[in-house]
Amino acid sequence: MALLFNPQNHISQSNPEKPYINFLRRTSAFAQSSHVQNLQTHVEKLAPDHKLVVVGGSKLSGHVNISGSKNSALAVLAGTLCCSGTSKLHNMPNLSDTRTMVSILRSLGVRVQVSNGEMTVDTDGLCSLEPCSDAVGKIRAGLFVLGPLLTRFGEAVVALPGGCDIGARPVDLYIRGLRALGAIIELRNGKVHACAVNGGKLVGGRFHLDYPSVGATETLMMAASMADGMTVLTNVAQEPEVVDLAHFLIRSGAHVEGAGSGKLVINGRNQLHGPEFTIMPDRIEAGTFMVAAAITRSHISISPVIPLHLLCLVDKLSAAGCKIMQSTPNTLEVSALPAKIGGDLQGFDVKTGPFPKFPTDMQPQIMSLLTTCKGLSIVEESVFESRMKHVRELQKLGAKIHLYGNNALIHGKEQGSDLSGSQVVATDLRSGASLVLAGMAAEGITVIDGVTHIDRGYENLEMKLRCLGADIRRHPFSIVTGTGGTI
Ligand SMILES: CC(=O)N[C@H]1[C@@H](OP(=O)(O)OP(=O)(O)OC[C@H]2O[C@@H](n3ccc(=O)[nH]c3=O)[C@H](O)[C@@H]2O)O[C@H](CO)[C@@H](O)[C@@H]1O
Ligand SMILES: C=C(OP(=O)(O)O)C(=O)O
Repeated sequence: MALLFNPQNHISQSNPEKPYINFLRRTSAFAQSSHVQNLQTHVEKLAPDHKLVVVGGSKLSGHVNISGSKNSALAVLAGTLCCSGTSKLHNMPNLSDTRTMVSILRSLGVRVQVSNGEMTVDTDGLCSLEPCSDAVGKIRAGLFVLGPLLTRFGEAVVALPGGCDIGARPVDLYIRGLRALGAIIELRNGKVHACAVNGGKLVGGRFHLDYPSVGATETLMMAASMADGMTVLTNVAQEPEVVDLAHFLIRSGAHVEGAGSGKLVINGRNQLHGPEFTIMPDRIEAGTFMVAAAITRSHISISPVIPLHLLCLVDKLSAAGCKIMQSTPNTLEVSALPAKIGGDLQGFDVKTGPFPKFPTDMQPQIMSLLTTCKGLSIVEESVFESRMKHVRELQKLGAKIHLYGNNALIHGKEQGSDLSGSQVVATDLRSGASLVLAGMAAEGITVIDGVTHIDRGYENLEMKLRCLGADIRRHPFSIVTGTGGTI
C-alpha cells in the first residue's frame, strides 16, 4: 500500500532547524542547477580496462602500514551530516569509496577539504536534502546519509544504494527502524522519500533488529542521536566500525550507551557539533595482509592494528600453523615460514557471521589460503546469500573447490602449490583481493580484470604488496588521483 508522503503537511515549528529547512526548500532549485548537477556527478571514473598482473612465487618480508578503515570512514562521513560546523577527520583512507562518499556530501552543498589523509567537513553550506543518485547508487554507504539528514532537517530523499554485488541487500530494517522513530517513508522510483511527522523531529522509540545489520544499526544510531527523547535499539550490530561511529557521535555531543554490545540506548540531543576524530585502522585490510603472509609462506609485520578486532582470524591462522606475535600494542608479526613453523599449513573450517564471528569480508581471502593448505576445509558463508563468485575464478587458477549452495568444500594440497596463473575477473571487492592473494601463490602469471572493485576498498594495494616483495603491477600504469582538486 502506498503511503502518504507530503512533507509540507508534516513539518511544523518544533524542529529548531526549521528556518534552515525553509531555506533548503528555496534553494532546492539551485541544488538541481547545472553547476550543482556537475558537482553531483563528479564521481571518479577509473579506466575500465585496468588490470593487475601478478607473477606468483615471491616471498614477502618487511613491514606494511595499515590504512584507516573504509567502513568506519564511510559511516563517519555520513555522521558529519548530524553536526553543525566543521568536523576534522584524521587517518581517512584514500579509496574510490571514500571519494564517492565525498562527492555525495558535496552534492548536498557540504564543503569537504581533503589533504593527505585528513578531511575537514563543513556542513554549514548544506543546500539540498537529496544527494546525487548516481553517487549513492555506487556504494552501500550512500544510504547511510538518510538517518542524519532526516533527524537533523526533518526530511530527505535518498536513492537506493549500490555496493558489492553479493546478495539482494534489502533495506527493510532501515525503513522499519526509522518508522519506529516517527518517520513517514515511501519508496518511489528507486528512491527512499522520508520525512519526520512530529513537527520535523524524529521521536525516540524502541526497535528490535531481526538481524544485526551493520548499516541499519549505524543509520538508526545516527537518527536517534538527534531524536526527541530516548531510543532503545536491540539485537544491534557489534562490529568495531559501529563502535567507531558511536565514538565519533559521542565526541560530537551525542549520548550513546552500549556500543559494542547487542543493545544501544541513545538519548537524543538538539544539536551536535563537528569534532576532531581519528578513524580506526582497517581490520579487513590488516586481515588481507595477514593472509598474504600465510599464502606466500612468509613473515611480515603489520601496524597499526587493534588486535582485539582480529581475534577470530588470529585463531584460525594459528590453528593452521602460523605463528602470530603481538610485538607492540598495535603491531602483529605473522609468520608462515616453513622453517619457523616446522612444516606446512593445515586446512581448517570457517563459518562467517556477525562480529565477533568470522567476518564475511575476509571469506574470499581465507578461501584462497585454504586452497594452498593441507587436507580438506569447509567454508560456509552465512551473512550474504551470493558471496561465492570468487569460487569460479579460483577454479580457473586450478583450485579444487566444490560448491554446495553457500558451502564450499576445498581440497587443499599435500606439497607445493597446485595453483597456476590464468586470466580471472574480480566480481566484487573481496573477491578481487582473494584473486590477488591466489595469484601470489600460483605458478606463473595471473591477470586480474575488474580492478575498479579492488580500488573501492584497498589503498595502494599493489604498491604495498610490491614494497613487501610481491611481483604485482597495474596495466596500464596509472596513479589513482582524486576529484575536484581537493582530494
Ligand atoms: C559500508 C559497510 O559498512 N559495509 C559493510 C556492512 O554492509 P551492510 O551494512 O550492507 O551489511 P548488513 O550487516 O546490513 O548485512 C548483513 C545481512 O543483513 C541483511 N539485511 C541488511 C539490511 C536490511 O535492511 N535487511 C537485511 O535483510 C543483508 O541482506 C545481509 O544478508 O556490513 C557487512 C557485514 O559485516 C560488510 O560485509 C560490509 O563490508
Ligand atoms: C561488502 C563490502 O563493502 P560494501 O558493503 O561497501 O559493498 C566489503 O567491504 O567487503
